[in-house]
Amino acid sequence: MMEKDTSFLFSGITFNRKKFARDFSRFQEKEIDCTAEKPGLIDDGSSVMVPADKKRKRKAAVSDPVDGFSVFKSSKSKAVDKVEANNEENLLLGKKEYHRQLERDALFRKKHNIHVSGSNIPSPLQSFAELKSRHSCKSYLLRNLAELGFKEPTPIQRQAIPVLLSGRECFACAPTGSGKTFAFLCPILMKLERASKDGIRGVILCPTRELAAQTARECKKLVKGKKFYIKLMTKQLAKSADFSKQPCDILISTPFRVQFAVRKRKLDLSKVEFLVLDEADKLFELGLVEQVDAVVKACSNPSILRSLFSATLPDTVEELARTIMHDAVRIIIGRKNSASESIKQKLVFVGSEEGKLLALRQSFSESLNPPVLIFVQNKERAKELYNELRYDDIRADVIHADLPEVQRETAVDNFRSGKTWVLVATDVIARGMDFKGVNCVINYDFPDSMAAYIHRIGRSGRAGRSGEAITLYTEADVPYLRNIANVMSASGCDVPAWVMSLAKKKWRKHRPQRDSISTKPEE
Ligand SMILES: Nc1ncnc2c1ncn2[C@@H]1O[C@H](COP(=O)(O)OP(=O)(O)OP(=O)(O)O)[C@@H](O)[C@H]1O
Repeated sequence: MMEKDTSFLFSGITFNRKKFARDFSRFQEKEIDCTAEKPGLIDDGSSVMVPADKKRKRKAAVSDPVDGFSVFKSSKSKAVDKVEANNEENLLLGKKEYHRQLERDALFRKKHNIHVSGSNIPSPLQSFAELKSRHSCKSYLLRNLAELGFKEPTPIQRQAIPVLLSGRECFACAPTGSGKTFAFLCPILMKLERASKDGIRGVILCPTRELAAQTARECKKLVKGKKFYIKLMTKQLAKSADFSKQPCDILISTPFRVQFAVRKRKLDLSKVEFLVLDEADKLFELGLVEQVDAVVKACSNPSILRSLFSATLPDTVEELARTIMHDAVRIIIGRKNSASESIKQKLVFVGSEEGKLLALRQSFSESLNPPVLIFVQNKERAKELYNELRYDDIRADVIHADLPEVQRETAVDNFRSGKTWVLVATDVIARGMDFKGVNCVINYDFPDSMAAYIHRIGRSGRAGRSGEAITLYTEADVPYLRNIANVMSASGCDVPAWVMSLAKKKWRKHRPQRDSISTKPEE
């Protein structure tokens, strides 16, 4: 007799349920799973009594999944199809809108002379209001902007600000006096949001102390009413301050002083999130590049955002920049390495060194329209020319690298405030300095490079104002005239035809030996 609960197949086999309880339970689970997955296999002709409605339900339950599956499948597939169709439509619309936006951006950039290269470049700013609507700019910054009288972003600000805010690195070339300073300060301030005591988060490197001081001053104007720690690295700070003990959000300095403090282990730059190299091509020149390199290395935060700004960006600097930057956006306003179009540029032949002083005095006696900035080749010549002019009836002063820091500061302040009418200078203030309303720049000595020419004359004609630049030249300078003539004609100034027909000469630090400026016998 067959045991009641054993099938024919298992006859003669005694299954030890106790011993194989675990396996058995697994087997049971599997069985249940199987039926659940394959409901069609359930035998509905069971002899177990099932009430009619339950039977129906059961039938339904049995068939439901099958039907349900197909029904669900068909209804799901319709829904899925619809969603997919919608997605496709949206994608298409999205793509169309995306392309429309690209077209709008391209037109807008064309209108503002903005040239960009790189992938996925954020749209340029239409207005400062977009800083709030698109980028949630805090109201203190907008208030300070309005107080400074900034109504519309300049072209470099329109493009560089959204690029940096989107977390992209960039190198930018825009004319002198076109608002590059705010283009890099604004995104840093917006990203930092509030002051912190967790270490330095932004570093701005400038080639000279004067420019660093000016940038710090501009930055402080922008954070007015907000507690941010903006520090200008002075000689004293570099020597003695322990930055781990004092809060500093943004540090503005020459590379030399930062490098010095880092070496003295007084400065930890490992948390820096933003590094700006202002006047980048100057910073990459021999003598400075080693210090910049040390600072770049000390800023070891892997997510650091670096940016380079200048009015002149030679290809060699771009190449170098690319080696330290990741997926950077290149922004050029107008033509690369060109002078500001609001400056009227002139070339004046003076024959000899003697002729220069005569021409200068004559022009001052006919019409002196201060403030006037005069550039000479080196500090000795700056001293000589100043000594000639100081007894003339004009308020003149001088600035060069031999002067102590305080005297340099005073010279800049007096010129800024109008106390000084004529400032004799070396190239130490040729870059970045923003003296509002300089009416005329005189290149007493021919500049030693195209970049020097563009930056020197760029001290006038700033922020849309008009200005004048006069370049005196002697026989010794004639071979290099054509280079300046090219810059002049590119920015719409008249150049005599004979100058344009001169051969181009490679311009490498043209600093000829010149006769002394002094007319007084040596003591
Ligand atoms: N959006 C703006 N509207 C009006 N004025 C502005 C605006 N942005 C900046 N300025 C002003 O323009 C002047 C020149 O700006 P800035 O010094 O930043 O020029 P820059 O491009 O850095 O020049 P450089 O190449 O000589 O360093 C400053 O006086 C600044 O206050």
